[in-house]
Amino acid sequence: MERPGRLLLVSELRVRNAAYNVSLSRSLLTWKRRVSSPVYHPFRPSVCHSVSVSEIISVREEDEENSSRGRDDGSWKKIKEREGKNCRQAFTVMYVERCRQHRWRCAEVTFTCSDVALCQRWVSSIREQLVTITSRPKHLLVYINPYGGKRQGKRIYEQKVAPLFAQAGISTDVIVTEYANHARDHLRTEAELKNFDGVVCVGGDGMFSEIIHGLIWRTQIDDGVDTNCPDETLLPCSLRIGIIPAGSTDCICFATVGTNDPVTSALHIIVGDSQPIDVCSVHHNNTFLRYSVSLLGYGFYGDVLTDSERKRWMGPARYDFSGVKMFLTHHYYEGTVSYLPARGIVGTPRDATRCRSGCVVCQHNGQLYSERDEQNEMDEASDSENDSEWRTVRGKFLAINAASMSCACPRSPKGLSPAAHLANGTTDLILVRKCSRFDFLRHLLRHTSKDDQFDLTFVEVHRVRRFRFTPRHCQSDSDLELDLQESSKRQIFSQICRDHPACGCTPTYSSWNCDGEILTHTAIDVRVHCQLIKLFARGIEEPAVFEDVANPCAI
Ligand SMILES: CCCCCCCCCCCCC/C=C/[C@@H](O)[C@H](COP(=O)(O)O)NC(=O)CCCCCCCCCCCCCCC
Ligand SMILES: Nc1ncnc2c1ncn2[C@@H]1O[C@H](COP(=O)(O)OP(=O)(O)O)[C@@H](O)[C@H]1O
Ligand SMILES: [Ca+2]
Repeated sequence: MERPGRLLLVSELRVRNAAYNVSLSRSLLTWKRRVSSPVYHPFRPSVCHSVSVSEIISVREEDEENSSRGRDDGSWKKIKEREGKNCRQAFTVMYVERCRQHRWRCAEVTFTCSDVALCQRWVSSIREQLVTITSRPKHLLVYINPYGGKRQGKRIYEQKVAPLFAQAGISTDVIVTEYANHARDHLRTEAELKNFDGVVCVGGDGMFSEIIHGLIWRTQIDDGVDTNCPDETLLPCSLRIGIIPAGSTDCICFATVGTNDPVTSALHIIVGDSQPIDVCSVHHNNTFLRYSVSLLGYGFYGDVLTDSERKRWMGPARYDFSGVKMFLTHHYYEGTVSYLPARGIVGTPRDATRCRSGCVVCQHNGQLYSERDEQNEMDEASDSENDSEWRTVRGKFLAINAASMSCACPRSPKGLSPAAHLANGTTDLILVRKCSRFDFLRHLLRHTSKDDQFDLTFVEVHRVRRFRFTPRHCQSDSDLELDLQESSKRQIFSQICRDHPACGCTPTYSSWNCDGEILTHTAIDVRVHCQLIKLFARGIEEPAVFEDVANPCAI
């Protein structure tokens, strides 16, 4: 908590019929109960509260009718009766309150003043402070996917989010999508982006993916960047994106906020938070395929997604069903992974430290990469990503996963790569080699416990800037000594095998799961673009530690 700084306003006001010393500085609103007796009372409720101005949602003057209704009803009427003709006024401050497990709620406190002028002075002083926070959005473009998750997107937005935006004075243009890629295409061609301070996505990871594809495309096209060239430096998007979780996994929301809760996300948007995020570009033979911010998974997660798409009617439970089914099929895939290890950065995928709000690792590495990008543009010969640094791994894999963020979600609260960073310019490449079903189950189970899922002989993890994958059948014949007969037989049977877990053979190809969308190509070239987009989030907050020194009430 910040220190209060110079006080702008100090008054004695009443809250629920008790006297409080209330003060406002540029950073804090504090109300401290006036204690008539100096005797310590262990059972009296907390006597000092303070709220950071940056977390005040709004302030409103109460009319007589309002204040005699809400939470203070009895006290207001009593005051009126007691004071007779002496006219009193009240104002209500709405602010962010932290609850368990990173949830935020909107709390209210009503202050009663001795006269109208004082009340108005308080309201205008608080409003003046709120106006100085330039990072808050005023006008937002909202896209709702009505078919994501449990098909509750529209209801969630209308009931939980829209009223909060209205209270915070945010105006919105709302589009309920009518078909897949509606939001992406609207952003690419129609949306008047200059009219908005941000874009809000109501849906799951797939819907978020549509939004970033629209926004990134638009930003590059406006500047003439060739997105088919994997070596191009992409331009960061200026508009921030807010995610209201209403999908099936909602891993991007969970990994950036710490919870999947629409009200919490709406409050992060209202207070104008900003969290940069790395984006991977995925290419095939110099053709752009897709962007990814969370998981790029081949093998297990690709197969789970492919299988689950046919079971959308099951809702979010489709992933568990297909997860068990694909665990039982136990397919492995042959291929070659080459990667460019991240150099000169802070942190490894096996660290005990986690990416949290205000992460210094992300700040350090972000700075490093923006300097390197500038340097590379000036002097091509200084390209740090030269061929000699590439490393190659060949083998049979149950899963190849690239986690650009932790991929934490309710199924796995620590995620696929617990030490991954949101904005460090790298992705964690996890290779799970062919092993027994029992060992794979041990690996999977460790995603849900404190045990290290990488501490197994058949698992390796590398923090990388770039990687490529080539499935076995795509490699040159001499390289492979390909058994053609076996290969074609496998291709014919691959779909049959996928659908019949009891069948012992393994298909040749899996598919890539790219943030919940299936990729059309298996051979891919992936590059991380450091901090290409920004979210209305602040990263997961560390749980507050009670400290008297930091508490202005104790000063
Ligand atoms: C035995 C328990 C094992 C639990 C292992 C859980 C690991 C979960 C890691 C999930 C990472 C998710 C990364 C995010 C992906 C999303 O972008 C993407 C799209 O999200 P959207 O639908 O909101 O648009 N979601 C997904 O691809 C879903 C992945 C879900 C994987 C679930 C896997 C369940 C595995 C169950 C194995 C059970 C074995 C039991 C044997 C008796
Ligand atoms: N109106 C719509 N009708 C059908 N599909 C849509 C619509 N709007 C978006 N989509 C698509 O729905 C898919 C899943 O959306 P998402 O919000 O991620 O839900 P879920 O988490 O359940 O997968 C995405 O691929 C998205 O492109
Ligand atoms: Ca990252």
